Amino acid sequence: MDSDDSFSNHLLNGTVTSLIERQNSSIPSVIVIGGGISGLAAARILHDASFKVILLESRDRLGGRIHTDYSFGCPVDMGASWLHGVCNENPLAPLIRSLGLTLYRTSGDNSVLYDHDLESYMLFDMAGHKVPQQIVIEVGDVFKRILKETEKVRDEHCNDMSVLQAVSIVLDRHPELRQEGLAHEVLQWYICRMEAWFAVDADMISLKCWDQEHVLSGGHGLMVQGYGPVIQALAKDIDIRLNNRVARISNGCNKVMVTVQDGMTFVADAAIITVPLGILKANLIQFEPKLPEWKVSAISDIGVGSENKIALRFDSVFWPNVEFLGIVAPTSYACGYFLNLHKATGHPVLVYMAAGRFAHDLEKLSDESAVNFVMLQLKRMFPDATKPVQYLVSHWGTDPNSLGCYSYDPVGMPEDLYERLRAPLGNLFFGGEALSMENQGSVHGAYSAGVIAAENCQRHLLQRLGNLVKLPPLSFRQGILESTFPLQISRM
Ligand SMILES: Cc1cc2nc3c(=O)[nH]c(=O)nc-3n(C[C@H](O)[C@H](O)[C@H](O)COP(=O)(O)OP(=O)(O)OC[C@H]3O[C@@H](n4cnc5c(N)ncnc54)[C@H](O)[C@@H]3O)c2cc1C
Repeated sequence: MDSDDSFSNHLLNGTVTSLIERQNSSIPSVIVIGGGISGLAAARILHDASFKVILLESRDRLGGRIHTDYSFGCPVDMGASWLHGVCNENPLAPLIRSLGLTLYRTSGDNSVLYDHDLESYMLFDMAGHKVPQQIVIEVGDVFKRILKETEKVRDEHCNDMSVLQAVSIVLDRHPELRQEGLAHEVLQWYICRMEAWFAVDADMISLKCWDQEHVLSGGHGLMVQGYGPVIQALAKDIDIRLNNRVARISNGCNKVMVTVQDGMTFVADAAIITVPLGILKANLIQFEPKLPEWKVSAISDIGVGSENKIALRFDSVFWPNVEFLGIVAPTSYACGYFLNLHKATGHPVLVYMAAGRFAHDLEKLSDESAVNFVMLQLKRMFPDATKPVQYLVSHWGTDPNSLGCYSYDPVGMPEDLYERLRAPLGNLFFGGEALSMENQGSVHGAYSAGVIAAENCQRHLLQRLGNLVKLPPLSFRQGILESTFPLQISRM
């Protein structure tokens, strides 16, 4: 991948800075930090505009919170797996189309609560008894009514509060909406599903913000071949340095100096930072000069949630042919669900998904204990369940390259938060999913944030270095945009 050796030679370290300037004065250079979809999108734009680009990635792989694992002999996404918004307006649609990737639509609904159709769910209680579908549908309607009532609570209060607090106010006002016994457990399961979207518990979801997201049309589609091919395509021909953990960024004198953990320094006209918010919150990168207080407070004010997956491969399929198997329980914390990859991909794989505090607590267990816990649940539902032949467990919360799964709007979020997060600092630009106010926590949001950061950086450099000879743009992205293939969708 280290293809453009001329740039490598010129940007090796501070000692050759003057050489770079003499030899390449007409070509702006940019360092992109982070090789997730946001960083790759930014690098792609600048590379295609004939800028000198180098991408520094701390892991030994690209993709960040997109991670398609192939060790089961089939693609399994341990990070993002859905395209939220299966439509041509999705900024990723042209690339997915041109790669001929297939989407399996789990829901045609555009709401954040129903990314999976209820028809393809089978719910069980903790003892393994099947929940009648009628109860699932009825409680679903009650849940919608409760949420509708929370809008009134929102209108009555100037200050923000959590969704859970609002739900409890609604239930005090409308005792008829309270659910008992199994119906209560199903209501908890709906709350668990809502928590999964935001990756935090309902007592931390902002009433003011939860339904303000601009969800694209077309519903929600699983990437049948995984997200991996998208990452590979974006990375083509870019000078990428894996295993380069950025430790320090110095910004001054119209140059940015980026130092990686082993001490090597890279110098360029500008840099785009796309590392996860968890990394910035934990101060794992030192900034010189220090980040201003307004930026630091924006980073600390936005929330980062937890989500983890446990993927299990079996010899054969012992579960029914539905997309989801859910477990209802007296609290949303104890509810859970499995995605049946067999239905979408034909491979005998179940993926258990946990979010919020439960996902956080799962990371305290060994992988083996986490799998045993999940298998206990499966055994209750299906006493004949066999042992998995292989398993994978994610640790997004403790992984030092992510420190969380994705961002969410916390209760009482300041209104100018996104503006402050996005604002550049001289030659430093910011990307990453957390900056996408309309589609935070999503792959397409992260992609767009990278594109915007690159375009702003490009404009800034072209203005600053006004006498540039702009080289003709390369054709990669144009080819994609012009592609006329339709999106390939199964289960319409
Ligand atoms: C379990 C899970 C499920 C998800 N499901 C979905 C889904 O179904 N659909 C959807 O749209 N979205 C989903 N998401 C969210 C989506 O994955 C993210 O929003 C998106 O991938 C973030 O991309 P990014 O480029 O902003 O960040 P990242 O992908 O995290 O990229 C940042 C990169 O920076 C690197 N890095 C960190 N520190 C340093 C350093 N010091 N120096 C250099 N590099 C560094 C990291 O290794 C990483 O590669 C999910 C996320 C998770 C965790």
